[in-house]
Amino acid sequence: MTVTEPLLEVDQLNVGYGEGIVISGLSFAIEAGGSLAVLGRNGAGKSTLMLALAGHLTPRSGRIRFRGNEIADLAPHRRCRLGIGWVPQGREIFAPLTVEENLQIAATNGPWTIERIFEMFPSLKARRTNFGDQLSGGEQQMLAIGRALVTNPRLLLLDEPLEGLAPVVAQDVARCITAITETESMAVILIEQHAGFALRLARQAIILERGIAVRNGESSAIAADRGALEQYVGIRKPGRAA
Ligand SMILES: Nc1ncnc2c1ncn2[C@@H]1O[C@H](COP(=O)(O)OP(=O)(O)OP(=O)(O)O)[C@@H](O)[C@H]1O
Repeated sequence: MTVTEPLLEVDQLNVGYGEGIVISGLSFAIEAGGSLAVLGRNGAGKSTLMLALAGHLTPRSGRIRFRGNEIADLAPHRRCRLGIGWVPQGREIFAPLTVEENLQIAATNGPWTIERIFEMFPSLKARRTNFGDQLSGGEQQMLAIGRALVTNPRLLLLDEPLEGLAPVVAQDVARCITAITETESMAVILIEQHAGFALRLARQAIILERGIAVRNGESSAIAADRGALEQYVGIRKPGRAA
């Protein structure tokens, strides 16, 4: 029997800032094409985990293996080249560049082309010559997602993609993220305050509480664990999609 290695394997990860530890002893794995929701209250350590996976924070200890490579000490651009696409919480669009230029500087050969991003987000196409700081919050989020997709990643990291969006725009972005995860073979890790959306989207889920995984398993089991959602995520019942 052939045992296939997971796409991403995180083992006993410890991450912090200065002297303080934020993520403690975190371990999980994702298969190619898998999906993971990371839930938890504000300050639980969700973004810190994403920063460590994307390469913007070096772990204090522990292993991060991606496609067979140990990447814990690898710079962000080298992780990107290996196939990790990152949609940061603040979107971090390049303001002096146009929509098209933001995509062009990230684009690599592969199924995700700039034209395909424009098909998925027609409003971006209409604004292809607008500068990054001339876009609405929703358009910036679409551009941040598009910019990560045109790197043709094997793993897409999405840090609160619906945050701060008007409900109708959030629905649009949520629909596109759902379509991407359903039709593509790329794996996704999603941080989202909209726990209902995250749990429906992802097959696996982790709940973080002060940097420790207090739940780690199938999303369906975690969605049914109302006690844990109330205690650690602060919701009485999973809401519908944003
Ligand atoms: N640059 C930093 N320097 C020092 N401490 C930080 C820094 N960024 C975050 N922290 C601390 O790390 C802890 C986890 O923060 P993090 O942003 O990872 O949480 P989160 O779960 O993503 O929360 P939120 O939903 O509010 O973004 C918090 O106590 C926060 O104050």
